[in-house]
Amino acid sequence: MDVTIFSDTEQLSRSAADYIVHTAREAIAAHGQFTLALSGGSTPKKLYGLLASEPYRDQIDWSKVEIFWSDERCVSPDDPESNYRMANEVMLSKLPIPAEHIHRTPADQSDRDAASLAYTQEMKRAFGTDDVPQFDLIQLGMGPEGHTASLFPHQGSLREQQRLVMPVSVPKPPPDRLTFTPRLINAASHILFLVTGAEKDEAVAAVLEGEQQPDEYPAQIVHPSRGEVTWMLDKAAAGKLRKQK
Ligand SMILES: O=C1O[C@H](COP(=O)(O)O)[C@@H](O)[C@H](O)[C@H]1O
Repeated sequence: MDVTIFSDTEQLSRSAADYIVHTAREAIAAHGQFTLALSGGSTPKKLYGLLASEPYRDQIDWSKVEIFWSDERCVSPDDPESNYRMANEVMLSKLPIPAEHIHRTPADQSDRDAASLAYTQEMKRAFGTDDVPQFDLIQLGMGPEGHTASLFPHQGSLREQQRLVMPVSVPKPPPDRLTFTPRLINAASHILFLVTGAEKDEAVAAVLEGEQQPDEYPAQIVHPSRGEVTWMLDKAAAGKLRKQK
């Protein structure tokens, strides 16, 4: 696991953009596509803006990129709470990605089980596999209580063994969401956590330096079997780490 602390969100976001460019180029050279799952929340907004601007935008062959979301709120895609909406406004609408490569989570469907299954099938089609898709990169955030994607403390989703995407009801509004499960996240080749803000400093210290309690701190459940995990923190989020790397 690699952990880097940055002075501010600007520096963190630039480093994250470099990391994504590098991972994308490597994936496209190796197997002709780059499969990327985005997070929601506010932390990646700066990063998404950078990826849509020079010098980053011209460093990736966007025609080969397939975009998914690691979690989505069950709202319409034009709702201010929609993870898709933020990424689309700030980044996707400005990049030459074929529309059929932008796999919006169908979280606005009323049957959430059917929506989770449909998203899983769409993913398998895009990856050309009937097995667990192995994302080139899943970018994640973390909440102040240690949740990641929409995997929240003490919820059954943490113990899900079969499904790859599932509906959840969580204690943070909006409550109804669809989320990647640990099974899908842990199949990825690369995981990139972006975490900023002093309100997350205790969770960061507990996840990275505390004992293993993934039921308490779901971000600890992220251990890809064949992949690598990178954490990018700002100074405030890293404030309670014993080791200031
Ligand atoms: O609810 C969510 O929260 C986390 C963290 O969001 P942030 O605003 O603190 O960056 C996010 O990673 C997740 O995708 C989102 O749905």
